[in-house]
Amino acid sequence: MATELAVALTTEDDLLSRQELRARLLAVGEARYHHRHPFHVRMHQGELTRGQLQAWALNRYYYQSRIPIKDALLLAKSDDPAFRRTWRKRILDHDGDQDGYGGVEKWIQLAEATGLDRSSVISYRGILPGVIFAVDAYLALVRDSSLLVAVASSLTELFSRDLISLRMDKMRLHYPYLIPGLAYFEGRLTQAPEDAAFALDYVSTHARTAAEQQQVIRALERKCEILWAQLDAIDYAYVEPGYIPPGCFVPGESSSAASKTR
Ligand SMILES: O=C(O)c1cc(C(=O)O)c2c(n1)C(=O)C(=O)c1cc(C(=O)O)[nH]c1-2
Repeated sequence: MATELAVALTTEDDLLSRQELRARLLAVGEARYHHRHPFHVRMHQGELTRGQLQAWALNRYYYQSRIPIKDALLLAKSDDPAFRRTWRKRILDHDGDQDGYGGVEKWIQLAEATGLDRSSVISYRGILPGVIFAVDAYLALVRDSSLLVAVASSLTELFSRDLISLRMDKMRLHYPYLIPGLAYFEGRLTQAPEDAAFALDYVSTHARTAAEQQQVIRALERKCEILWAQLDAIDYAYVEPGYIPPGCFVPGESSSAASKTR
């Protein structure tokens, strides 16, 4: 029987094989990952202004900056040195092993390519409340859950490579001024699949009961909701209807952004 059909016939009480669990997780991503979000669709169609891309880069900086903190919370849950050795690579990927290197720094360079000042990005000023709540919910999920659920919540990375690869193509095509800032995404093309493969193997091995497998699936759904909610907040403030909450970033108001806003 084809795996998809077998999966369709299982219930929440059934213990899934590794292949069935994988198929379930892939189905969650296909249906719920943020590649389907209208803001990303607009981005890929070349419909976003420079100001909207600035708002996206500024707000996503909050997510990027929290990822190594999230991974440190997760590391602290494991008493297995081999696990910690593998997982700590993620913190290095984002923080670098010295000042001026790493993914967080590269994200700042992407934000600069949109025309934002480094100082305004790293100040965390002007981030949307919806983005703060969503990102903080990711940290809370990892902090307050089992190691299994925390690892499972990173499984959106199973889907990020394809999205990032498409995004890079579309940015080169529609927003060539971003090309100097694409190094962040270049790095993720290899890091994300490696990280996702490890996390998938971990949850497949450690979710030993049907209930634990359901927790893994639910964690991935929850993470998809967290990513979606960030883009909802950005879309609402900067695209439709365009209500920017008080105190949040206004395109064109920052000194270097003003001259470059389309
Ligand atoms: O640009 C994206 O669409 C995207 C998505 C995701 C993701 O799926 O969670 C991550 C990233 N980027 C990313 O850059 C990143 O470092 C990252 C870490 C994690 C995680 O959950 O540990 N997800 C993601």
